[in-house]
Amino acid sequence: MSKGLFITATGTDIGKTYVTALLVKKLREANFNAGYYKAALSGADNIAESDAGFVNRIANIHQDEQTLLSYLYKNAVSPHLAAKIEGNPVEKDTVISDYATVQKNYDYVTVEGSGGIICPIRYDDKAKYFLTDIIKWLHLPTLIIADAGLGTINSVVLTVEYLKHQNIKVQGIILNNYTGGIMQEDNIKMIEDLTDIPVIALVKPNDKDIDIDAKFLASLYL
Ligand SMILES: Nc1ncnc2c1ncn2[C@@H]1O[C@H](COP(=O)(O)OP(=O)(O)OP(=O)(O)O)[C@@H](O)[C@H]1O
Ligand SMILES: C[C@H](N)[C@H](N)CCCCCC(=O)O
Ligand SMILES: [Mg+2]
Repeated sequence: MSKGLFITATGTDIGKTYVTALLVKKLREANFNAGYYKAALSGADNIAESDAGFVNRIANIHQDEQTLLSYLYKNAVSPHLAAKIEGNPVEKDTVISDYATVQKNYDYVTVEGSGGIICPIRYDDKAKYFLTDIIKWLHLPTLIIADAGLGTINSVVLTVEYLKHQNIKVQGIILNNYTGGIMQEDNIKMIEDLTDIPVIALVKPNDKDIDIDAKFLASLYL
């Protein structure tokens, strides 16, 4: 049976797509049949130039483009606002059935979120959906991507507390753009102490591989 893991972050542009590409690549190089899915993507003209196209290329998935995501909006704003501008708001049934299609073809599906954990996905008279609704519809545990630098203690603890409040499982934290030094080393310790969630990997600027055991990584998918 196919398993999944939802990649969220402390905000937009933190590196969800960059790190997801390395994670899926790691799984595939260890012969795990790993694929990708993103429900709502905003700020791209086409799939190839989007987050989904990037992960498909870097991780060598060769996944059918149409199955990588459900909604593509051109405007680089939150999906709820993009849908107000462009139409085509997110439908729950579409997300659930598109994810099931990816699950049919891949044993380990990495699902990328949009923005940070409180990203509105649809906000109109008919429905109000947030990222956390998607996580719950798909019954996924999460992995948090955060910046390694100054300010990350606050952002990570707030994100973890919100996820706990929503009864969503957090499997680990990955710090991105890690360059070392006393402050960034202390960030790791403080984040682990304050959240009780392990920092499972560090990604440096321009890293082409992620230092994590593929079997351990696969064990985080539920
Ligand atoms: N470790 C890294 N080394 C080099 N470039 C990076 C690294 N992490 C992120 N980037 C770059 O920073 C930018 C933002 O990263 P990314 O697109 O992965 O963010 P995101 O969290 O997926 O954003 P969104 O909320 O739009 O999905 C991209 O141009 C990406 O290539
Ligand atoms: C367009 C951008 N790159 C993201 N995909 C969407 C970010 C939405 C953030 C919403 C917010 O928290 O204010
Ligand atoms: Mg992204």
